[in-house]
Amino acid sequence: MGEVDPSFIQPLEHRPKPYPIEADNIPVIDLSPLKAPLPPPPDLVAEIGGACRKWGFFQVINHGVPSKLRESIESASREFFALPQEEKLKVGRDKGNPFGYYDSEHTKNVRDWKQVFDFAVVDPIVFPSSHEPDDVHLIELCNKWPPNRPQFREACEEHTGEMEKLAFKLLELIALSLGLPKDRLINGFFENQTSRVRLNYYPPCPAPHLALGVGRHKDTGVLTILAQDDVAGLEVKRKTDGEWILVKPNPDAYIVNVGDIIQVWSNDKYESVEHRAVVNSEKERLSIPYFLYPSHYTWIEPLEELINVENTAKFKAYNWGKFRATRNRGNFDKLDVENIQISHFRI
Ligand SMILES: O=C(O)CCC(=O)C(=O)O
Ligand SMILES: [Fe+2]
Repeated sequence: MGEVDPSFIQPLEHRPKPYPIEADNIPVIDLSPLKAPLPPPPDLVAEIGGACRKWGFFQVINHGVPSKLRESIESASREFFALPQEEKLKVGRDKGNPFGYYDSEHTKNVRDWKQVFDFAVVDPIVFPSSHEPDDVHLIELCNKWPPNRPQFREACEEHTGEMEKLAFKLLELIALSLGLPKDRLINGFFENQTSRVRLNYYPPCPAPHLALGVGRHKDTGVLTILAQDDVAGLEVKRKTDGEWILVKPNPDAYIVNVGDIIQVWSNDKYESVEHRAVVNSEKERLSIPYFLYPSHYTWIEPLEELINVENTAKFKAYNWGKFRATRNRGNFDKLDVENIQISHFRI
């Protein structure tokens, strides 16, 4: 096996296993009952609730997203990442703006073997100008689309529109599964949403036993919907035994996971689960997560309907915009301290 720069090398305990366990039991949920103009059937709601509780992850099929749109964003992404580095750097991310192309992201202070292109769903988004808690200044952040590539932008935007529709359908099901009215997790949170989409490109890696495409992490938002291509790589930490489980690619399925915000809203009922991406020495891999994020001024705290004297709030309220601004800073600089986590707000 070849060598990689030491910045990519994972500590021993976080290196991938040579023979990953491939799970066939990450729930695959059929959303076709949602096509009927009727309330969702209780067994579908129960299936979603069970998957959120047991895995924090599930896959959806018959989700209503046209496969043509998924194919278009995948091929547009491949074309983009195949451009010469100098072209990609024309839309490079910088300290002031987290959107665009970037190839040096660190997760848990180890460099990821990947290139990314990020864009906001609402353009421009309004965001705190700094992570400093007392700084009330806001800035507008604009997407950086590659010049003269209208098809790339169009493919990204069309697919994202479908992701948003699917995300709201899933939020209704999740609310119902928590015994809440179906719009409880939607109303009031997304008027100025800060959601974003990432195109993850993992080139073949000469040392896949030492490096990771994305190091272990939990997603910070409300929920994530991910399209992965036909090369396996996503691993989910199984709650029952802590084993890393490889999610087998299924071109008809999107992979959904609950993020930290649902963990806090549900007061730990639905945990946000750790996951990572492994790489391989032969094939490149592409994945496209859509991260559903609320408005920057949202205070995240356990929902009052879900707490009581026996089940008191397990988290203090935190401000979403400041949380994200702190996280973005950590992604850019290799920090010596642990990045901000919801555990820092645990009561
Ligand atoms: O590539 C993958 O399958 C996972 C990517 C991921 O977890 C992320 O970008 O947050
Ligand atoms: Fe993730």
